[in-house]
Amino acid sequence: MGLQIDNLTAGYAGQAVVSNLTFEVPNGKIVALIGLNGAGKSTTLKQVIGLRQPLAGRLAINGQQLDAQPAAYKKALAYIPEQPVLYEELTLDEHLHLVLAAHDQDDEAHWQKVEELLSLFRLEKKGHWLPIHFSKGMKQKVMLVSAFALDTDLLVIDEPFLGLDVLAQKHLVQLMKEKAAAGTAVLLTTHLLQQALAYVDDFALLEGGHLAFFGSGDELAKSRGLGVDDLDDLFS
Ligand SMILES: Nc1ncnc2c1ncn2[C@@H]1O[C@H](COP(=O)(O)OP(=O)(O)OP(=O)(O)O)[C@@H](O)[C@H]1O
Repeated sequence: MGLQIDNLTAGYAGQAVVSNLTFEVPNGKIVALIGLNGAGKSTTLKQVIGLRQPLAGRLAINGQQLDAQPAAYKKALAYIPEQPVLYEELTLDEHLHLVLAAHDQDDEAHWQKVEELLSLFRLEKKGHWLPIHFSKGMKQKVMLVSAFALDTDLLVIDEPFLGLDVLAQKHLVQLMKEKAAAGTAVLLTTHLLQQALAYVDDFALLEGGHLAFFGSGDELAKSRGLGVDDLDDLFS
């Protein structure tokens, strides 16, 4: 099952930005939501994480409907925003404990996972630091650590590679693949189409607020008369 987006219409002040969006992110699959600036990718993600009320349509994670079971739905997902959000007055360790606790996962096994991820991103000695001491990339890594330490049915990532160094980008691709292999549904937005071919199962293309294409990178390239090595030319 995974994430089901069913006839979703969403926007601002009653005005639709995306209309009648229907697609699925099955368990164990990675789907990239793509489109030009302003196409409605972030708007769609804000709906998927339950931050805003849809104008119409339904969302469900493994059968749990957002409108019927909002608390259970939100606990079933982890979200990495485009701009890191940290509590200014909490140390890194306190922040991570809080995120785990919000998902009822603040236990030894999950803390061990946190420590592995901190070490992977070279943050293992920074547990007592406050956000003011972190660079932008380090803040983004904190977001990655907290989301990847959680066990959730769905992982949602807005522009995952922004601000990350090359090594961290490599680790992130590996982590996404591992999450999917463990059965998590992964939905992300990206502008880096060629790079996405290496880890994405399907692309959902938004054009003018509508789903213009859903399928593999090969199919997407073919549908636009491109070679698969020319996917970055999709919007040129
Ligand atoms: N808070 C808001 N209030 C009103 N309109 C908004 C708001 N946020 C986004 N929009 C509008 O909704 C449309 C879709 O924006 P959205 O941020 O979802 O696009 P996007 O595909 O994520 O773009 P980008 O690639 O630039 O991140 C745009 O026309 C934008 O101006």
